[in-house]
Amino acid sequence: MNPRSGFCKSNSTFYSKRKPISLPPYHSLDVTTFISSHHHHNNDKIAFIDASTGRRLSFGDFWRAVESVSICLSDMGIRKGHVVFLLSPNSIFFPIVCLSVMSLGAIITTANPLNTSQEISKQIFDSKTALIFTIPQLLPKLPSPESINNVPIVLMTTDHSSSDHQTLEDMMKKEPNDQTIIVKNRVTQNDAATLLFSSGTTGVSKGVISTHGNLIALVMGMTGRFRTHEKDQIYIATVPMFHTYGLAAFAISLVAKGCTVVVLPKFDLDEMLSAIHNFKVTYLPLVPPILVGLANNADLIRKKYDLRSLRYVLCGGAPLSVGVMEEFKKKFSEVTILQGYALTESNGAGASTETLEESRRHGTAGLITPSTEAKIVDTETGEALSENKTGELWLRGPSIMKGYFENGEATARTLTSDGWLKTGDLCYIDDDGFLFVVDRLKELIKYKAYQVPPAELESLLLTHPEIIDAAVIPFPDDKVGQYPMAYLVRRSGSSLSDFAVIEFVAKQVAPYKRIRRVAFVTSIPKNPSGKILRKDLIKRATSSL
Ligand SMILES: CC(C)(COP(=O)(O)OP(=O)(O)OC[C@H]1O[C@@H](n2cnc3c(N)ncnc32)[C@H](O)[C@@H]1OP(=O)(O)O)[C@@H](O)C(=O)NCCC(=O)NCCSC(=O)/C=C/c1ccc(O)cc1
Repeated sequence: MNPRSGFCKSNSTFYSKRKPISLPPYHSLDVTTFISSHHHHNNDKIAFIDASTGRRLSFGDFWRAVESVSICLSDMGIRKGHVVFLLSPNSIFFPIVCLSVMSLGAIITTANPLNTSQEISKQIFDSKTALIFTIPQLLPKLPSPESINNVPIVLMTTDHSSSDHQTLEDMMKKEPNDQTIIVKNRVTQNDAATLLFSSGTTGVSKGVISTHGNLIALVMGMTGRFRTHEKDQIYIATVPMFHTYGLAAFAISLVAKGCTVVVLPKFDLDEMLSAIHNFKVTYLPLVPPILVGLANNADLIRKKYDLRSLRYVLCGGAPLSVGVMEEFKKKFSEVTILQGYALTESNGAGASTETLEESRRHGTAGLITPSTEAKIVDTETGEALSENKTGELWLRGPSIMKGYFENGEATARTLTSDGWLKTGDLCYIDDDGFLFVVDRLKELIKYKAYQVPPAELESLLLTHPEIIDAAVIPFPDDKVGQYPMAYLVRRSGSSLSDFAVIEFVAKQVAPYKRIRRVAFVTSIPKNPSGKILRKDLIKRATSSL
């Protein structure tokens, strides 16, 4: 093996240069037990602060709440393998629900509260949800109780008068006593723990099954990325916990490391900056659009807020342009930008920069994460390539998902029989082992770092009586990254307008999935087997920019 790049010639594999993690050897172990025993927590230390109300939960409060909620869930009949749906914006209660559910071997599934009723109902049906946690404001988005077999609903609210549903606050008050029995089936590291949705490399959104073992590996691999070894670090949760990035960071890893997290219910630039100022936040995980917002308004921000506490921002979720990074560095020279690259399917595995020195390497996503192997595979020949050559990135390691939920075909397309995850990203690894993401092979649009699968919008467009063919592509934009653009073939004689198309889609999808640009064409370019030639359309759309 070449110690400089990590590349091993004999099997064409890149090995991580980071210190390997040592995983717990016990087969019977759930992630909640692992996290609760991972550190000798100081019970009085603050685990979570609600930035809007100032409410604080100490680690003692937190673990008592997890135990109480687990008892209540067990009393309600929740068992290993049941799916529990959590539909909520960020809150200090989000991690409590996740860890309680997983402690029983039940599986947590999440969704973006911006999703439409239709999208939410589909997830509830597809995942065979056994129980729902949500907030009162989102109740109208749920399907009627009869249509979902009266699945029990628990409200995450302090207001008891709002309805006749049970509340999380009541569950959190449950005191264990001599008669308390938690029915807990044996949970192994190989059992499913989370079911998060991702578009994968192609097609519509799919449920990603991650195991307890995957999440345990995730916790072990996160130390360097979050610099949890540095004393008195205070983190702020503004990226959503319903996606892998926020969930892995705030509901799992940082709890395990005994760190303090300030939680914002929703992203708002001013509220985020006030919270950084008020709570002396040191570490801000974010996505590129937030970095753009900070860089563009730096002078105003500096006048209004004291951000001297802030030492690190971690940028992940979507590609960060070198230009934006430079602009940010100029304006906030005392803040170190760290980069993180990972997928829902990889549970934190991918690459990261962990120091200022590493971040100085222009455009890199960082070194391969600990105990993870990488291959760069030529997309034409299937040959595994060496340093500085571009191909599809494949990853293998203890945090790679088990597969897609009830979708053997997509699983077989994405995971090889010997455990490699095909990421759908075109990358190269340089002489020093740094990963560079060059382009995306997978059919995916990233709007504000939210995934939008083109196939989902294409099939929706084809339900319009005046549209006979459709292709959806990413259109580049400085502020949001990319937005969905549609190329459409109209039925002959139709005078359907772009505005009407935009409205038609907007009514049926979450705001981040909206079509924001339309072009009419006489035919959609396809290869002989009928696959849309997206690259041609992207070239065409961007040629006039
Ligand atoms: C903070 C963002 C960037 C911006 O927020 P925003 O500007 O308030 O926009 P929203 O996204 O909340 O709202 C979207 C739209 O919905 C609208 N909206 C708002 N609330 C409403 C309403 N109640 N009704 C109806 N319309 C509404 C809102 O106006 C807006 O419309 P538009 O202006 O047309 O875009 C937000 O989009 C955001 O959090 N994005 C992050 C997504 C994210 O977490 N992605 C990560 C995926 S996972 C991944 O890639 C893994 C990476 C990873 C990396 C490193 C690691 O170590 C590990 C993992």
